[in-house]
Amino acid sequence: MALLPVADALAQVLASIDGPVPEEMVPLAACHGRSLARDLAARRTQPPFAVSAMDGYAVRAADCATIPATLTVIGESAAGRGYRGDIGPGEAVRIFTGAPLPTSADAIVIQEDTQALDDGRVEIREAPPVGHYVRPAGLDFAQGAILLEAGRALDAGDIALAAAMNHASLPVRRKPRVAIIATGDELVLPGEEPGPDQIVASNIYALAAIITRAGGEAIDCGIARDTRADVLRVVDAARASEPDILITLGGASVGAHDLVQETLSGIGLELGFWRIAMRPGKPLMHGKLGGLLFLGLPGNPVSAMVCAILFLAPAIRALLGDPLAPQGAPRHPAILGIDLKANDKREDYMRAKLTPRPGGLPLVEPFARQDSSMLGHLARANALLIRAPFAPEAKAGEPVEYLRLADIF
Ligand SMILES: Nc1nc2c(c(=O)[nH]1)N[C@H]1C(S)=C(S)[C@@H](COP(=O)(O)OP(=O)(O)OC[C@H]3O[C@@H](n4cnc5c(N)ncnc54)[C@H](O)[C@@H]3O)O[C@H]1N2
Ligand code: MOO
Repeated sequence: MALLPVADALAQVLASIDGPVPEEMVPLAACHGRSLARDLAARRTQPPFAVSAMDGYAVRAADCATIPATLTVIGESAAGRGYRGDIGPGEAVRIFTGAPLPTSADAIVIQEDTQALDDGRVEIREAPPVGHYVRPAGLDFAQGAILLEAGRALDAGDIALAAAMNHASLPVRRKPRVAIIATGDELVLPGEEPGPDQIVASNIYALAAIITRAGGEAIDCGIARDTRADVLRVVDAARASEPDILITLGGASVGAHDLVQETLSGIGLELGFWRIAMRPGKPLMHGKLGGLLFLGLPGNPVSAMVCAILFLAPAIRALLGDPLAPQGAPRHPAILGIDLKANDKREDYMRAKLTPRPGGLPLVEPFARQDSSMLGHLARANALLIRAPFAPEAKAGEPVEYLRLADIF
């Protein structure tokens, strides 16, 4: 059976997205992590006027060429309350950090290099070059300059910059809504008492965390039991929540109780692809259900999460207008810590432990057991070691690439 390569699968998922979700205005205090919908221009110049970077005296540098120089202090300039007037020859203004530079002053002498005299004069003991400790108008940015680009996920520094640009609220993309449906007769919710042959559903919560981290909003639609009628019931409820993406967990494989594809086909699913050359995550399904992007993730917890990292998170980023979405999760270089056998036809994402090494690339060591049901290993892992399809056997010390779980989780 020919399996679709991972890169082709990502390209197909992204090609099936119609365009970014609509934008909304959000107050700055709630913008952390949100995606900017439009390029943002500065509403003002910063600093709007020349200011002092230090506490001291504003002077004309030429008056201090010969030191010590004695100047007459004619007033004070404080932040928010500048000195109105000019400085003449032989004059100085007491000044504080952030205060406007008086006209004709062209340098600051820090107060440690001065001595205030009793008669209202000041002795200057260091000759300042022109412009010393002066922040000229526009040092940071000029009005009209585009400082933040559309598609960017706003971090703390971006938010400070947007505030300084005088934006009280920002145009950001609405959070893409992702409806999650778990499937399986064996599942109970955490905290419930599992019956005979039952286990606790874990995927819903992991997926919700990955969705939130990618910038989306997770909608938990509960568990569908393994009947067509129940899958349809939960899918109807999920569609009523008006998601941008619908995901199912489990029921993606070939077993008699794997009903998802068959059931959704009955209500108009246009299947894009099913089964990809990846481990874990082979049975991934993709399609459109009445305009809604559909991803059917495998039930094994690690498989579901790896599919979410590689396909769902980039789909959310694409809906947020992120120009980097097609690149998928960022890959980093490392050095292999152990010998590995040759790989088969599936691109492998191995749970691994990354150890920093002083002065060199980190060492990455995959766990010996890579069963896609094992959450203990996943919690101990901090990396996914990537192995290309048909990679030949590899020796410890060779260069490899990995995904950093802290980037995604
Ligand atoms: N004959 C074959 N069998 C299987 C194949 C195959 O190609 N031929 N593929 C295997 C692979 S690879 C995977 S991955 C799994 C995926 O199976 P499904 O997507 O159909 O998932 P289920 O059978 O429903 O569940 C698999 C496993 O995961 C547990 N599960 C399901 N949902 C959750 C949840 N929300 N939280 C925690 N655990 C969950 C479920 O109990 C099963 O143990 O198929 C292989 N089989
Ligand atoms: O691909 Mo399954 O996802 O090997 O466990």
